Amino acid sequence: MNEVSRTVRRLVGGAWRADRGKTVTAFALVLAGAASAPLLAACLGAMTDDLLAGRSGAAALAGAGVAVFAVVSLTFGHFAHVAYFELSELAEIDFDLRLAALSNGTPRTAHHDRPEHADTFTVLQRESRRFHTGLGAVVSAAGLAIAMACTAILLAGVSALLLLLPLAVLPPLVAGRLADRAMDRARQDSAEPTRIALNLFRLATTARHGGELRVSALGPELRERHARLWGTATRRLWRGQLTATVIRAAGLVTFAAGYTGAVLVAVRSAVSGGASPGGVVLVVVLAVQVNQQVTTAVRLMQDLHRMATAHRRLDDLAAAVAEPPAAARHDPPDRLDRGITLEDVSFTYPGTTRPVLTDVRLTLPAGATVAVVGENGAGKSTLVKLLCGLYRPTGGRILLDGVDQREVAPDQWRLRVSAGFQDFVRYELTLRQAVGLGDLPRITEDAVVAAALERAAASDVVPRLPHGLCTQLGRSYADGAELSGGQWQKLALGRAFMREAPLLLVLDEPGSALDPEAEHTVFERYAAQARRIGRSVGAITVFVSHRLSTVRTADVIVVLDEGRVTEIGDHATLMAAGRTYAGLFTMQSSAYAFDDRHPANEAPTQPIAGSGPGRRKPGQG
Ligand SMILES: Nc1ncnc2c1ncn2[C@@H]1O[C@H](COP(=O)(O)OP(=O)(O)OP(=O)(O)O)[C@@H](O)[C@H]1O
Repeated sequence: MNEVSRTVRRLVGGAWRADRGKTVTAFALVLAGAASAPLLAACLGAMTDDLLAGRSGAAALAGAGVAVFAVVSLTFGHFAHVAYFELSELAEIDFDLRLAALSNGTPRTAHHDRPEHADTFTVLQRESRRFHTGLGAVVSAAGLAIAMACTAILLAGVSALLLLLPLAVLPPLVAGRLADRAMDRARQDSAEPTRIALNLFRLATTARHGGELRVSALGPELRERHARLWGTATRRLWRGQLTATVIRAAGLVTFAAGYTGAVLVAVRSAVSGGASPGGVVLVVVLAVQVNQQVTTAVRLMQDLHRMATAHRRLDDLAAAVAEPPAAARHDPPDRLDRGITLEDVSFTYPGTTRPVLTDVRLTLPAGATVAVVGENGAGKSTLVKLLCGLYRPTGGRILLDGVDQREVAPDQWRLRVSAGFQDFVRYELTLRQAVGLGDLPRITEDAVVAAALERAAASDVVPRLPHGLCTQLGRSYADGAELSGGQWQKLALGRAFMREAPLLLVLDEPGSALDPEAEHTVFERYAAQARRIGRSVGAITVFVSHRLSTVRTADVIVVLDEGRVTEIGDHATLMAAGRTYAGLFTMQSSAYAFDDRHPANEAPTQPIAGSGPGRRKPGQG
């Protein structure tokens, strides 16, 4: 009950703060409309008695009262809706914003990896769509309380026994609560198959996956899995619905017995002369209204309880994803003098048991360009995410010029980080905004955006678009320009280059959608920028790539194997050591025949398999 009253306070408080006049008007209209229904019954009873007694004038007056109250009860609710509908939408938006803030406003991303949190997010996304009815439910509940009070007074006037009739409200209310819980359990049980089915649906309906799905002939399998999961979710929901309906019906049957008893009490009272015939009419009409009131009360309680549960879940989720404040807070250093040191860093993703990184001991010197290489799944992206502060190491520590990264607020640290991730976002905004987002305060500065594109070797994208920087991107817009995968990635790199003096520059496989030459140019420019700011602020560049010819100019090359650092050094040192790196490099250079002295002259995307279409094939020199 506490949860419900907290939710009511939240909804009314929000409406009051948004528009007092509309809030008061809505309540006044609903209260007047609600009170008019029992008053209509009272006029009807009086009119019956006046007619039977031959008091035509009084009967006409009572009849007019019936007409007025009928109009008021039928229309005021609609006028009230006009007053509160906009305020109700605000409640939905408010909930959505809180949910979005929890999802992406937290300093780290670990909560996205926990399936139980993912399920709660799914349930809450669905529940948030109901919040626009929240204020309406509160207003109606207030009207209902007035209607019930008027009804109770009028019934007591006929027979005190009839005051027991509202007691018959209790079983349906309790039943409604139990039914609600049953439905809530069913919704939680169906959340996982629903989430997976929605993912499959998105996969099956997103245009950019169409080609691969067709070539792999995955369409039927996807549809079959989607239907199966959807079927499972629907069956669970249906079972919950059935249980809830049976419980609710049991509650309403109890009320029906009370209703019958009330009518019998009124008839007995009239027969014994205790009540007038108008009193019997009054009870018959009011008892029907009590029935409606109970049904509405149960529905409103369900709505309010469901919203209260959603709020509670949101609060629980907020508490679960909240991080304990760090023992001491430092600002990120203004510049790096020593560099970033990883001391025995280990990491296991939340909800899993297998360590992805184990005892990583590494120094990334200030101003250095560092390349991280290794096979798929070796832990390269994970290492990069730890450096960006998206996750905390589960063992060991990361020192930023000697300061433990945990003692630096992650969002402050990230203001000094520039990153281009492997799974970059395709922002369907104007080109200027899609790039400018990399440094929000300067998003509108064309010169800055153009310079960032230049640094990312992405300037060539602009003249190919009809309105240059003003071009709307994305297929969601009728006039939106669709880009190739490589062009989208170039814009993502442009975003990464928006900040001019980051302490850490990260590029996680920029070559996934770029041609080899473009990747190499990006790396060169990245390295040039790194050297420039490396000199001024000691910035470190971290570059993840499978193309060894690209990474070999890095000052430090780190080889990861199953989450462990197996080799560290520059290209010459690692080649001289003759271990994994040297083997891979030799294999790539012979498979793709790139010139050892001219790193750009090569092509492979995959390191060893040799299946990528090289610009220069073996035998081509
Ligand atoms: N969010 C996650 N939750 C659980 N495990 C994860 C998660 N992300 C990655 N992993 C696991 O961690 C391991 C390392 O993944 P990571 O993405 O760091 O590898 P990588 O070296 O960057 O691989 P690739 O070259 O394919 O990009 C993999 O086994 C992967 O399955």
